[in-house]
Amino acid sequence: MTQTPRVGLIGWRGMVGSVLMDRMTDSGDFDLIEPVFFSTSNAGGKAPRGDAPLADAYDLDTLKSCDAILTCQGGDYTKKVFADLRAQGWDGHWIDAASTLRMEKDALIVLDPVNRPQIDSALAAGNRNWIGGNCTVSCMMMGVGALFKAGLVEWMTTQTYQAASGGGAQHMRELLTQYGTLNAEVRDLLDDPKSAILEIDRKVLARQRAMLDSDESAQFGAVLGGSLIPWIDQDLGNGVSREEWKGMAETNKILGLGEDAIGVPGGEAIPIDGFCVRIGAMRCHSQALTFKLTRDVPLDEIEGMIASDNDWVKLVPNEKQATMEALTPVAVTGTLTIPVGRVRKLAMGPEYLGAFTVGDQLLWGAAEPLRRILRILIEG
Ligand SMILES: NC(=O)C1=CN([C@@H]2O[C@H](COP(=O)(O)OP(=O)(O)OC[C@H]3O[C@@H](n4cnc5c(N)ncnc54)[C@H](OP(=O)(O)O)[C@@H]3O)[C@@H](O)[C@H]2O)C=CC1
Ligand SMILES: N[C@@H](CC(=O)OP(=O)(O)O)C(=O)O
Repeated sequence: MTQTPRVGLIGWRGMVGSVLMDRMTDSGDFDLIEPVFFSTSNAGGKAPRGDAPLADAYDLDTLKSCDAILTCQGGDYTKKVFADLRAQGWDGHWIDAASTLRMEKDALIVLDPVNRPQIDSALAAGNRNWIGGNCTVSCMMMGVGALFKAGLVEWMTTQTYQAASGGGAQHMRELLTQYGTLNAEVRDLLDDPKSAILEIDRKVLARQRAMLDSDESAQFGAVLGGSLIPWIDQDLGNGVSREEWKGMAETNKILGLGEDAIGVPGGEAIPIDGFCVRIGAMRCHSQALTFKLTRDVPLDEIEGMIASDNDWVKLVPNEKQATMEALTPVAVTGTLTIPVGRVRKLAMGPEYLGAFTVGDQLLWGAAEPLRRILRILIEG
């Protein structure tokens, strides 16, 4: 790219975009670019930095004047402008948080601590489309990518515990509102230490059921406060949710395995499957992982590989106190740390390994891989 590339930023005031803006500011990225701020709703309004007014995010001419476009605006926006921009000959770098283009053959899923070699090959081959991965997949790969890189994974199954933020800002609000409503319903009984717990339980359940099919559960379409939802994203019609499908599809694409690999033909895809579940956490996705290893490797070697894989992964000793302190959404939220704990061989045999990991789905799950690919494109 040019010395000080012109970078169009779309979606900067949304939830993912706001986290991205903070990270770009903290990392000094704005010193390296000429930012152009766009809006889908307020063209001409005040931009968050500089004097230039907000540009119209649907104005293809202004978009085309950018060396790179970084969007966190969502898939509908991508569908509206990306194809037209390319059709008009724009060959700048398109960096996108949305899933729309992820599985396209001419797009790379970016997670450079895991797939920097694939990024470098794609860059050399003239790739221009860089897409952030699914949050659950990216956080998982930041934690246990070492095992995949070492060819140690025969298959993996995931059981996820995904935060409300994965649905968006309104979902986070709805979760908290539901919790508040439930608390208010039984506050008097809670204040009385002699009240019967089953009476509290009965009132909570009645209030939860009253929330169903009301505005109080409009975002999730089910009650999440004091409950869980074992389905995330679309129903693919074959018993699999789209979130579950992404686990295998995206992990293998990130690794350059399987038929969707970019450039060099990929090796055989690694089977990955499991269940994705929405729980009442705010913005950290957690996952219990089970691996069938390709061979029996001593536990201390596995722990060493995980711990030394990248600057953000942190091995948590498989002990109660350390787990409760470091392996929870409360501990991880707002940080780039990816703790991996509960690492142990399972009762099924020495090739079966269990682990648990947590990641902030707005940081490594969304904003950070995008910020880092922009930096790679700028600095080479
Ligand atoms: N939420 C997540 O966990 C993840 C999301 N993504 C992707 O990122 C996309 C954006 O997600 P997310 O950031 O959650 O979406 P948001 O709904 O928070 O923001 C999207 C856009 O909505 C517009 N908007 C309208 N009202 C408001 C408001 N009150 N405050 C802020 N923005 C407002 C803004 O556009 P404008 O300024 O132009 O009006 C904003 O850029 C998703 O569609 C998805 O494709 C990817 C990974 C994870
Ligand atoms: N589907 C994720 C959030 C998300 O936006 O995922 P994707 O970027 O793959 O669409 C969740 O609900 O937790």
